[in-house]
Amino acid sequence: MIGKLNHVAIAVPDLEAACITYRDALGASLSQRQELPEHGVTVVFIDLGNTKVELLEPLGENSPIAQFLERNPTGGMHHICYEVPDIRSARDRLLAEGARVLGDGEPKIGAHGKPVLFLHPKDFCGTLVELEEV
Ligand SMILES: CC[C@@H](C(=O)O)C(=O)SCCNC(=O)CCNC(=O)[C@H](O)C(C)(C)COP(=O)(O)OP(=O)(O)OC[C@H]1O[C@@H](n2cnc3c(N)ncnc32)[C@H](O)[C@@H]1OP(=O)(O)O
Ligand SMILES: [Co+2]
Repeated sequence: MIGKLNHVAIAVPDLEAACITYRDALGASLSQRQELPEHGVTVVFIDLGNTKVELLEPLGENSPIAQFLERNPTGGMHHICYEVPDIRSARDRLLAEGARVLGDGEPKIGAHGKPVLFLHPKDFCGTLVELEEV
């Protein structure tokens, strides 16, 4: 079912500071900032050629990453995103196997304009998994 690694996401308290670290200390080239109120985050992507890093900070009052940052005040690895060819059939198979799909189970459009879903971290080795239909 899962294909390529689309991105690894790092939640940060200060996106500007994280961008400076990645640009100046690691020589990364950064995308423009993208505010995604429907996801409750602002993101910047770093294209690594074979995959991407997604830097994200909370946006708005009810960001889904706010509590994560309370637990990890300097930031941390937040989720991993795998590509799938058909997100609804992947979802249905996962639900049939008893996995928890977060939210209302309907894919949302993610930062790349593609449908995404999230799977509960407790069902996947303590790791928040995002699926993106590519
Ligand atoms: C930019 C758009 C898109 C893209 O295109 O790439 C995105 O990536 S949007 C990214 C932000 N959106 C999301 O993360 C949506 C899915 N996430 C959620 O719904 C929530 O984060 C969550 C997974 C339900 C957790 O929310 P939280 O408020 O932290 O809930 P709890 O405190 O109840 O946590 C339950 C349990 O899970 C542990 N946890 C939480 N987050 C993570 C994590 N990122 N990785 C691993 N484990 C996590 C948390 O510690 C709790 O565990 P226990 O304390 O042991 O109960
Ligand atoms: Co993501």
